[in-house]
Amino acid sequence: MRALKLHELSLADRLADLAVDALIDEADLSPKPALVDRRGNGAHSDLHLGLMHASALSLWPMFKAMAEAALECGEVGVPLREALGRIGREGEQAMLVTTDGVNTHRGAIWALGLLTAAAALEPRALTLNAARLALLNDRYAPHAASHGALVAQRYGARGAREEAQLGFPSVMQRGLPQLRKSRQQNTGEQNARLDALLAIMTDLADTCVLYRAGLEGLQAMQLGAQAVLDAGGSATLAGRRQLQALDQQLLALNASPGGAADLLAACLFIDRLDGAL
Ligand SMILES: CC(C)(COP(=O)(O)OP(=O)(O)OC[C@H]1O[C@@H](n2cnc3c(N)ncnc32)[C@H](O[C@H]2O[C@H](COP(=O)(O)OP(=O)(O)OP(=O)(O)O)[C@@H](O)[C@H]2O)[C@@H]1O)[C@@H](O)C(=O)NCCC(=O)NCCS
Ligand SMILES: Nc1ncnc2[nH]cnc12
Repeated sequence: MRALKLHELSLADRLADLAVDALIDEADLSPKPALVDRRGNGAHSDLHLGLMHASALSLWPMFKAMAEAALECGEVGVPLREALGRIGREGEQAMLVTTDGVNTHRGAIWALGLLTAAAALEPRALTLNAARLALLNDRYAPHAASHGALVAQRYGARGAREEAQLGFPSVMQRGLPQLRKSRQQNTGEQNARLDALLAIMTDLADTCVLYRAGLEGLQAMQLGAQAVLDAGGSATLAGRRQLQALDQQLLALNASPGGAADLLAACLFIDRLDGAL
């Protein structure tokens, strides 16, 4: 009898799966303050959960292409940085076609793109190589007047670029340790993920929040997230009350922590990488 030939997934396939899974898990996680989740649209009139899912799935070929580019280049350097920039811009176009022009995952393309490429190079040097890639100049990057650039100018805020260049401190020093601590306390996986998101929010200069709601919004996000964790986290009644208050406060300010959401996806990606490769 002929042996059944099993279809083996390549490393690039598996990394793209992990990246998209992380985006879908982030979108589904509920209740997230002022963000799109299973309950609704948060502070967004143009987003909904189905669109977040469709957007995440549209990025699968892009993540695969980024991992393949890393495997082909074999090292951190300008050729890989510029290949990622080109693939990222094409991915962004595919996302905008899928969402009919709505920016769902720009920050995630950046953070998870760098991490996917770095994971293909050497998982043990993940954030170091992602940071080294982020520090390199891409000659072809357009100098667009982005929201991030605008609030960097207005408030001197460090945004998505700097977060990556520093090796994702919000993920490595806040989100990931909190995710694992909450799991150890048997909070349940969804509460542990919510706690990780909140830990990221306690310290992040989220340029989406700054753009929409200024320093008042950023302070409300950071202090409110800390208050949930101080009250015992998402798994406790007191923590849930604080979480509900944070949701209401951010909605009233029209402040959506989209950057923190992207970094939660990065956190889930890194968490899963350990056992997956
Ligand atoms: C180098 C880039 C990261 C560009 O960065 P820059 O800050 O100049 O540009 P932005 O367009 O503002 O994009 C940054 C996105 O990163 C997320 N983010 C925000 N703060 C942080 C932070 N502190 N750390 C990490 N990540 C952060 C955030 O993404 C989420 O929010 C998006 C919606 O945001 P926004 O545009 O403000 O809101 P809109 O809905 O469009 O408008 P309003 O409704 O408010 O009116 C959402 O998509 C989330 O993903 C920031 O948006 C890099 O992005 C870049 O150069 N890209 C070009 C392509 C490329 O070269 N890619 C390389 C691939 S490796
Ligand atoms: N769940 C979410 N809601 C709104 N903006 C986002 N950007 C990334 N994830 C998001």
